[in-house]
Amino acid sequence: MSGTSSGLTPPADAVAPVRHPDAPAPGEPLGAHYGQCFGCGGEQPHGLRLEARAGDGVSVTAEFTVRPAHQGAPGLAHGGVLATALDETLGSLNWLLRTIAVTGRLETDFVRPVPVGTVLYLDAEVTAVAGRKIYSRATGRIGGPEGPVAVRAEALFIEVKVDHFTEHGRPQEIRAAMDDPDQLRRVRAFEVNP
Ligand SMILES: CCCCCCCCCCCCCCCC(=O)SCCNC(=O)CCNC(=O)[C@H](O)C(C)(C)COP(=O)(O)OP(=O)(O)OC[C@H]1O[C@@H](n2cnc3c(N)ncnc32)[C@H](O)[C@@H]1OP(=O)(O)O
Repeated sequence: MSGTSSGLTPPADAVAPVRHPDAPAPGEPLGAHYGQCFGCGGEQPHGLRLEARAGDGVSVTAEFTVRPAHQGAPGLAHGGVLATALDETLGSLNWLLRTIAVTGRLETDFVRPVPVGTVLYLDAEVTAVAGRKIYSRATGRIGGPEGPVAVRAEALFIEVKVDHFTEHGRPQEIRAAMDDPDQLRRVRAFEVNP
């Protein structure tokens, strides 16, 4: 049984998403948005280290290898970790819109158990945009990019300003991010090209 709750249905005035002209080309890796990100960063020992690539239009593909640190039941991925993989993949779509956005709502279907050692092949696309609201969906398959569906999600992301992070984030991490020239370059790219 699966369905979409009303908060995930685009309003009548929603429009099709527009890929930003400076978005990475299809096939190009997106890279981590933050080294300490549990979803995509390379500096988190037990993080997912999810690697996303730009697709056509406003879509991405990504891969995540389930490691022993990601277990819930013996030998199986934790559902929350799989939801994180979906959330991270959906979040990476915002690079193609050149919009800073955070997850407001994430609705997940767990269809098949995902064993440790499995590569989860994810794909995601933005389906509609209405003002600050970005509607998207993602699918995770096992056994190959065309394999059976293991998880899927629909999401609503809400566009925010950089202030969202600087006002709410713990000061020591914000300071470190502000001192990192790469981090600042990425954020400025969003601010200059909204
Ligand atoms: C130096 C620093 C560098 C930083 C560099 C950062 C780089 C880029 C990092 C990106 C990172 C991504 C990582 C992966 C994705 C996450 O994991 S993000 C983390 C998880 N998400 C959060 O923490 C968000 C927490 N929630 C919030 O902060 C606030 O609720 C939000 C989402 C910003 C919305 O608050 P708001 O701005 O006051 O907006 P609000 O008026 O409430 O809602 C706007 C509209 O959305 C609708 N809405 C809001 N929430 C919902 C909901 N849950 N369901 C349905 N509708 C909703 C409202 O009904 C409203 O609709 P309209 O009335 O316009 O039709």
